[in-house]
Amino acid sequence: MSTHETTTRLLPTADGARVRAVLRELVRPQRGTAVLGLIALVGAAAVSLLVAPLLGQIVDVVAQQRGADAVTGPVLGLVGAALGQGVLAVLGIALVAQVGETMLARLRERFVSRALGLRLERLEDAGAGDLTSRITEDVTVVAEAVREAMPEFARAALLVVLTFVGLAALDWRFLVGALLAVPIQAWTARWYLSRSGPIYADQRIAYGTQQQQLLDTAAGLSTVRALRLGDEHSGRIRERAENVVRLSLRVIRLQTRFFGRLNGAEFVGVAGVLVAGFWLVGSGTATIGTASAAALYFINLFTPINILLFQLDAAQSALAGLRRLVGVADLPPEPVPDTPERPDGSGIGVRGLSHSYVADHPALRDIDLDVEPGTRVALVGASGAGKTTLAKVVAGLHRPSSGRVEIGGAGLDEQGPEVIRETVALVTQEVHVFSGTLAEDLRLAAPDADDARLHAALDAVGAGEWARGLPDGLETVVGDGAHELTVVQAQQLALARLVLADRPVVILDEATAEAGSSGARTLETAAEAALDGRTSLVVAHRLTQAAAADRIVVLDGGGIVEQGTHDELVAAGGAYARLWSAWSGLRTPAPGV
Ligand SMILES: Nc1ncnc2c1ncn2[C@@H]1O[C@H](COP(=O)(O)OP(=O)(O)OP(=O)(O)O)[C@@H](O)[C@H]1O
Repeated sequence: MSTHETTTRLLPTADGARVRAVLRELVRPQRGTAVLGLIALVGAAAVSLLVAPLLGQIVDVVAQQRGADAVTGPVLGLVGAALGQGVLAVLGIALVAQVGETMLARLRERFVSRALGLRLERLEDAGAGDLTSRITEDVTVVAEAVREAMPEFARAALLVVLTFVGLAALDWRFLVGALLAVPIQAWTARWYLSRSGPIYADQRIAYGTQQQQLLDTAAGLSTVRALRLGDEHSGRIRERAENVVRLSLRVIRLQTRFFGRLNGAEFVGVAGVLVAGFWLVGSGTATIGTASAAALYFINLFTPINILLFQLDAAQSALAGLRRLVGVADLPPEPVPDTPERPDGSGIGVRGLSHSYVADHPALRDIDLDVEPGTRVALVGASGAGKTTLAKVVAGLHRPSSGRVEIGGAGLDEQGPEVIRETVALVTQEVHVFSGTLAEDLRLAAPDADDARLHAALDAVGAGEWARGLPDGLETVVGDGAHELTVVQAQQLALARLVLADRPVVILDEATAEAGSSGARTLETAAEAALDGRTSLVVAHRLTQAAAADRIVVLDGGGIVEQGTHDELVAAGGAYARLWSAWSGLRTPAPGV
């Protein structure tokens, strides 16, 4: 895949001007703290500048062979300067970091809220890897810059500026000597920045595509194995990893050359200050102590200048990350109707609906379907027939390529996402146990529910017994790295959330097939309870689910080929009857169906 194709699929990246505007906007509410922090840092830098002249005074005392008492004053001054600088620097760094952290938190909130509002198509287009690398790597790089680089950068910049002022105060000729280094440093910085920016941007993109490839291959592992695509996928992973390594090596080579040039600049500056000192002391214009102070000033500049220039590096990398975060945070929100229509009842109507993920390969074609309020329709069909797609389009997750979906007589577009969420609940095949306590997991669906309601929901889906048996009951921490739930328990939890959410319309596409036959029966009973009294569209992964529905719709190749009750369809002897007889022949007879 060419770089061009890769970038056009990725989520957007903001330009530098937009990033600056967003930063200004984020810093505005904390202007007071930022100014205080800056004042403390200026104070710290100013106090630290006292050290070199005080040392110069000590040199003069020694050179002029004055008594030991003459050293007391400068030494006390040095102690005071060290303490004052320490206190002010800590205060300044803490305040600047606080401003940075708050800005980052706001940006992250904006990013997450936009990312959650992204339409599924947009996310699938970009690939989950792009989004995850932004929320993991980019956020980390920016957070490190905010925590470390930004306060250090501010401190070093102030120290450099004030040291130049101090040099000029000693004698302007020291400043001239020191300034000889500046053109080399400025040129080095320009040279470096013009090269490092694009490399860092490429590096971030390379991380994103590498992550995407790993996710793709891991998610489709069984298909990769079945179709013997292992070599091709290993090749793709290798290609992406090599790209990441190649870019990392380019960064290291660039940094080595960068620091080599900076060392050259330091050499020129030190030579300039020493020559000026030699000349001024020789002509009697300055004392040895003053010349020593000037040389110390300049040598003390090495560290802040290196920090400054090296942090440019972190700043570049953070800027590349920020551009990708702001790019997502700036995505226009999904259009919401000004006055959302509210559904009148819970009937589902699907009119002339077609949907294609890829042009000219319709996943659904010309579907017309009605689900009467309070009834259950089961979708049946072979793998790839379009069941999940229809379920997601009806739930408002995909916008159909053409046609219309209505709930309670109002179109989904006219209702907008808020109203749809109030009416429709969806359980997909990707059941997720959110990390946290069992109670928190359940309250995602009903934040105000008390413990009694949570227990009632768990009881309704047959999960009450195991939930009460958990070490800390509802307060047991579940999910990754904590108390792991079985597949069946995780799905019961999803169904309990459905009961708590208490929406009039339910779309159910849970994977009972993965639960084994006894697990599947438990889940079917649980689903029965969760769907009771609601209008529902159920993707029937097992035909027993279909048999229990009020009506069955058989899909094939994205179109409806048959519909009716179980008995009608079995009697008709068509596609459903064939599926049913194959299914009944395979399964162990279960009581009741
Ligand atoms: N995100 C996607 N991008 C591209 N094509 C897709 C996507 N999701 C599904 N498809 C294709 O759309 C068609 C319908 O898929 P869908 O998942 O809706 O079928 P299904 O009947 O639910 O299958 P299953 O029972 O295996 O889940 C298939 O050809 C599938 O390959």
